[in-house]
Amino acid sequence: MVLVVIVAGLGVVTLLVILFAPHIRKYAAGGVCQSSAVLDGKTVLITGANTGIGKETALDMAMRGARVIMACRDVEKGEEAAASIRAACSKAQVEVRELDLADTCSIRAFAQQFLRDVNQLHILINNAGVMMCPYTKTIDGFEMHIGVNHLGHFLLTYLLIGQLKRSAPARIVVLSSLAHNFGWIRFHDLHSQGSYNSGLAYCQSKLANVLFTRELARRLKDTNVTVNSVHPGTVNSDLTRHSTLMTIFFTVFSMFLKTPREGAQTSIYCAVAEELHSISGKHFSDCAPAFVAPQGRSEETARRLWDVSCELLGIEWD
Ligand SMILES: NC(=O)c1ccc[n+]([C@@H]2O[C@H](COP(=O)([O-])OP(=O)(O)OC[C@H]3O[C@@H](n4cnc5c(N)ncnc54)[C@H](OP(=O)(O)O)[C@@H]3O)[C@@H](O)[C@H]2O)c1
Repeated sequence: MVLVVIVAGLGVVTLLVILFAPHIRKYAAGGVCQSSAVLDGKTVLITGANTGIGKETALDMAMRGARVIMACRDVEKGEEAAASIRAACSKAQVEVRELDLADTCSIRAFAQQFLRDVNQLHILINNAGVMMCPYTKTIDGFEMHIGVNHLGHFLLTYLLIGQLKRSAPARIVVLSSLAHNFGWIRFHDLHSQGSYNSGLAYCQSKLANVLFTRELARRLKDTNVTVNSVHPGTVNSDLTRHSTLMTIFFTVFSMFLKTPREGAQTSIYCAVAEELHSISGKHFSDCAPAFVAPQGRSEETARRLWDVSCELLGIEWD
């Protein structure tokens, strides 16, 4: 009897999903960037551009005419992605450069070479990220989530900020997440040495992205360089690779998730939409302003995180 009820229930659910599939897909896809902005003569730098949201963002920027620099930790994977972008868009000006955000020497070497070879930078998209890794540390001894998702991009932005200011109007887009709502900054144990939970470590790093965006926007006032953070939606990408449970969940519910192309829309919107030209320090999702958790709005936490980040990276950034 129980088995019959379960089978019948599953049948009804399957039927409903099939019937409503087009509506589910339309809802899951979220907002679309409507801007037809052309980026001829502009330079865009995207971290983690070899796959997922970063790759789709790179394709869109290339189609708009920008010179796109794809900063990837695995150059071979980056070249494969660049080749597929060139195949999709014959006029694409894309190039791959090596950047490992888990290694401050790599970040410094990347920035040094970039500043030597590239005269201008109009759009920086801090896209790369890791989620729910087992406990590991970066080369410099930072916990991997806070190290790659926050500190790596903090250092990269610091090294390139002069170039962005000289190229203004310029924009910075920071990939955060809805997950910032569930995070808090554990100043007493930023690197989770006392206790480690991979989910919370991810949430902490995504909250750090929001706080960094707000504090940087405050410091960039009157420079014509803006910075906004993004929740791309729940996107079926490689991000879940470290968690079997999340991979199963994402596979089973893939119909309810965004494709990477759909997930790239809010990054693209923040990078090019004309109406955002003077908007800074805000958080967006589905190409619209999004809710920021109270802990993401604390100016005191943002300033403290800024100081701690500078100290950890051995830099002075006023
Ligand atoms: N997918 C979602 O549902 C979702 C939701 C909210 C926020 N986000 C955010 O969106 C961003 C993009 O995620 P995605 O879904 O496109 O994930 P993805 O497909 O896994 O792409 C992540 C990218 O980051 C790169 N990366 C990881 N560690 C790096 C390092 N140490 N140095 C340089 N690059 C590194 C990866 O390179 P490899 O390929 O070499 O590993 C890859 O190119 C992330 O910041 C993520 O937190 C995603």
